[in-house]
Amino acid sequence: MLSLAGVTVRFGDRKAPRTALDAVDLEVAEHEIVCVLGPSGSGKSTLLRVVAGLQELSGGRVLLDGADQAGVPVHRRGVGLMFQDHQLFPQRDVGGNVAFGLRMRGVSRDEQARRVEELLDLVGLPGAGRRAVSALSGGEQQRVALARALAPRPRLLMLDEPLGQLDRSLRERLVAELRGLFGRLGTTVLAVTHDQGEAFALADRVVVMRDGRVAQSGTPLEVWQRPASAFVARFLGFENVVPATVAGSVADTPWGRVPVPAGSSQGAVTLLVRPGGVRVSAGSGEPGALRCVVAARTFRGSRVGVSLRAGEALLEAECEVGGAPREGEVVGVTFAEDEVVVLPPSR
Ligand SMILES: Nc1ncnc2c1ncn2[C@@H]1O[C@H](COP(=O)(O)OP(=O)(O)OP(=O)(O)O)[C@@H](O)[C@H]1O
Repeated sequence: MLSLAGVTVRFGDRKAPRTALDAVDLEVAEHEIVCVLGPSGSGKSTLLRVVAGLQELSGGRVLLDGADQAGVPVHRRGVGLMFQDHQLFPQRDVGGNVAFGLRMRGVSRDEQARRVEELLDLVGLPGAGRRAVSALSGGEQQRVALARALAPRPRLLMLDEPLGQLDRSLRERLVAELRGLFGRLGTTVLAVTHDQGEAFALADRVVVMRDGRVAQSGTPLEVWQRPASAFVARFLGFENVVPATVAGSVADTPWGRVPVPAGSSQGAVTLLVRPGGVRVSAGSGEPGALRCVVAARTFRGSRVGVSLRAGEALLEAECEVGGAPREGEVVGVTFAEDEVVVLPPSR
C-alpha cells in the first residue's frame, strides 16, 4: 500500500545541509502495523511528515497504492494523522472533535452523528459526545484524537508517539487495545515511537532508524532475537555488547572465552550476550567459570537484574528473585551459547 523508494530529506542550506532522511526504502502492506523506532533525531517524524505530504522531498518517491504522491496535497492523500500533542479543538466538545474530518468532507449531519457514536463506542468512550475535551483525562483525550483520526476511514493511519504523554500502565493497556482495534478494523498503520516496548507490543513489523537510515526492519521477534548491529542491540536495551574475536566455536572477549553458535562469522565481530545467557552460580562456580563480583542488583518484578564486575569488564545477568546473589558476593559465571549473538563489528 505504501512504498518509499530512496526517500531523502535535507534541511539547511547547500553549504551546511543536514540529512534527516538518507535514501530510505520502506514498504507497508495493506492491514500491516509498522512501527518506526529510533533515538531522538533519527528521522522518525520527518518520515511521517513525508508520507502525509507535510514535508517536501529532496529525492526519492512516495507511492500510495502505486500512485506517486509528488504534488498531491495532504488532504487528498487519504491518510489519517494523529500527532504527539493530539491537538484537539478545546472549544468543541468530544463529538465536534470526532466529526471534524467528516464535516470537512461534507458528510450529512445524520451520518456524522451516527459515525461519531460508532467511533466513541469503538475507542471505549460510549456516549461521551457532549463532554468538553478540557474535562477529559489524558488517556481519554488520546482516545478522542484516535477516534477523530479514524473517522474519515483513512486508508493509512499514521501515529506519532501516540501514547507519548501517558503513564506506563495506561500506555500498556492502550497499546493492547489499539492492536485489537486495528486488527478488527483492518487498519493499515504507520506509527513512530521512541519507546521500544510500545513498538514491540503494537507492531507486526518494526523498523529501527539511525541517523536518517533504516538500521533494521523485521518482526518484533526477529529484531529482538537477532539485532542487526551493535547499535540496534544497545538501542533495544541490551548491555552485554562487546568487541570480540571469533575463532572456531569460541569468542575471545573482555569476559574471557565465550562459546558462540555453530557457523558464526569468524574474526573481528561484536558479541551480544542476552542476560538470560549469563549463568550465575554461587561461590566461584564450576572450573573455568568467570569469577565476578556482584556490583548492584535491580528488582524487575519477577526477576532481578544483577550487574557483575569481572576486573574492568561489566556484565549484566538476570536471576530468579529467590536465587539472586547479594551485592559484594563473589560468583562464577558461564555462558549459554544459544543466548550469544554474533553481530558485525561496530563502526
Ligand atoms: N524543519 C527542520 N529544519 C531543520 N532541521 C530539521 C527540521 N525538522 C527536523 N530537522 C532535523 O532532522 C533530523 C530528524 O528530525 P526528526 O524530527 O525527524 O527526528 P525524530 O526521530 O522524529 O526525533 P524525536 O524522537 O526527537 O521527535 C534532526 O536532526 C532534526 O534536527
